[in-house]
Amino acid sequence: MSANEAKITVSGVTRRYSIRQTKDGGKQLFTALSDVDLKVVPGEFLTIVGPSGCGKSTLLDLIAGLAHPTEGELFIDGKKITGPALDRGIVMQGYALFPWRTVRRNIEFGLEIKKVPKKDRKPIVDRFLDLVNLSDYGDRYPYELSGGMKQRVAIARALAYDPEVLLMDEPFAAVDAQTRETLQDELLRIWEQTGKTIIFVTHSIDEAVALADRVVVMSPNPGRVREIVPVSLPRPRRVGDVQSTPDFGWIRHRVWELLQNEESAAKPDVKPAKAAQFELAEQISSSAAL
Ligand SMILES: Nc1ncnc2c1ncn2[C@@H]1O[C@H](COP(=O)(O)OP(=O)(O)OP(=O)(O)O)[C@@H](O)[C@H]1O
Repeated sequence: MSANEAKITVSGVTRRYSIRQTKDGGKQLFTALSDVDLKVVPGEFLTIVGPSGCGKSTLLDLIAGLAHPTEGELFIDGKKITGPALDRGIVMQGYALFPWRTVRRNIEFGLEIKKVPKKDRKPIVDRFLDLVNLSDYGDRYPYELSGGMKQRVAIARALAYDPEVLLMDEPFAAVDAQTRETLQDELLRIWEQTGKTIIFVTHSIDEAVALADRVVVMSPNPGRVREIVPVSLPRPRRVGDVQSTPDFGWIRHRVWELLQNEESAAKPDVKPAKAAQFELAEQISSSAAL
């Protein structure tokens, strides 16, 4: 696949940060991402997992154009990414809604930036309120909503101005397990209806496998792509249904195994403890909110 056929292309990307040394106050270069190559197909649902600090958010920031690579290049539709633009919508953990705007006005925000005439905004906002099942909440303020509702407003806001790519950084990490599954199903439904390309960072292996066409497994020190695991589970999917299938179990185990090996290889002296921690975190994430 050439850079033109791919929706997003990450080519030989390295990202270094200059960090302060606490002892002498001098600066040192820290490599957060090293030589990452990745192609994302149009309309693909790609999830990214990896241990804390392996560069998942850094990669998403680079694709968003919020940061720039030290080496290498990134492309959207074959065009070099030089900064943020309305072709990429971003949904972060913690909602980042405007507290002084109602739900309706939050969703309208991107349309204002895009200079969509006022009379044309209402039907678009209505449609996305409906899509995230919040039609009765348009006039509420964010503080009057639950965490799950706020997250749905954030998704509606990102979708309303019709970006081709949705970049999601642990968007459901702060909600309870039941709401999380509802939001996962809603996201799958919206994705099936809209055909967006989604790149979704998560700490949960279950979530990564249940949602994705492919799971990118990253490894740390320095952050790089360890392996990409295809998820050949049927579509349309519902998270609760798919998670009880044997195929889901096999794929989940493969991703878990890759992450476990990575943890072990990175820190051989703490191998059993780290592996156990990862397993425990997974068990907790399966049964409760992270
Ligand atoms: N602005 C910065 N300056 C210096 N180092 C940074 C900066 N941003 C990130 N890093 C470092 O780069 C590495 C990757 O960070 P990043 O946030 O991308 O990891 P992550 O995989 O998303 O982690 P987590 O799963 O904990 O959110 C970390 O070691 C982090 O400390």
